[in-house]
Amino acid sequence: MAPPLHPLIDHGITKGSPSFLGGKLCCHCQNDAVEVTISGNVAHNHACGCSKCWKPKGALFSIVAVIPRDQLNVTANGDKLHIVDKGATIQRNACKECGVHLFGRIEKEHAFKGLDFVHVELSKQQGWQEPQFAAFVSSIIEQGFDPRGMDEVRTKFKSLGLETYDTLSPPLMDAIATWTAQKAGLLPSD
Ligand SMILES: N[C@@H](CCC(=O)N[C@@H](CSCO)C(=O)NCC(=O)O)C(=O)O
Ligand SMILES: [Zn+2]
Ligand SMILES: [Zn+2]
Repeated sequence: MAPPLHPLIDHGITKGSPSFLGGKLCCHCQNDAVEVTISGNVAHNHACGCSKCWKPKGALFSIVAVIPRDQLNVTANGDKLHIVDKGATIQRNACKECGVHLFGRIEKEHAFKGLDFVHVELSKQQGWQEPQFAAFVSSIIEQGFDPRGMDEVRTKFKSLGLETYDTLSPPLMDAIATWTAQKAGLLPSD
């Protein structure tokens, strides 16, 4: 039996809707939940095995996507948010009470500045873009996963139609490298 990866993908992937216009994300607090409203569908949704992204209890992977930061607003109980690690590239804004990450924002100069990282499982709405690939897969070993189980993990992702990478997908790695070359003056800026 392959280990549970994440509840959103373990029993097959539900496709999103191209006409979906967004919705609300809520933390897990029973009372005074933090609410974030997103106007639009997310992009680059993926499973992430890194140690920093928020994942539900028992899951090996998080499911995380991006949305332009001007399409995200905190609409309730924002006073409960705190930044988990101010030194990280992605400043993850989490609920102080339940620990759920509502959004991760990049403030420093970076290829992905302007995009916020979000977990669509925090929404009741249907239609969010489905996961497209699995990233930082080998990183689960750093959190104590037995390396002998890695074949099973990668095979399970592939059976779900998701390619696996140990960093990000080639288009995202290319975007980061292009940005770096542009900064160095080695490629023209768009
Ligand atoms: N092995 C490390 C990897 C951590 C890492 O680099 N995470 C990525 C992906 S997060 C969503 O895709 C990243 O961009 N991190 C920047 C940041 O977290 O600020 C580990 O597992 O910790
Ligand atoms: Zn909460
Ligand atoms: Zn991650």
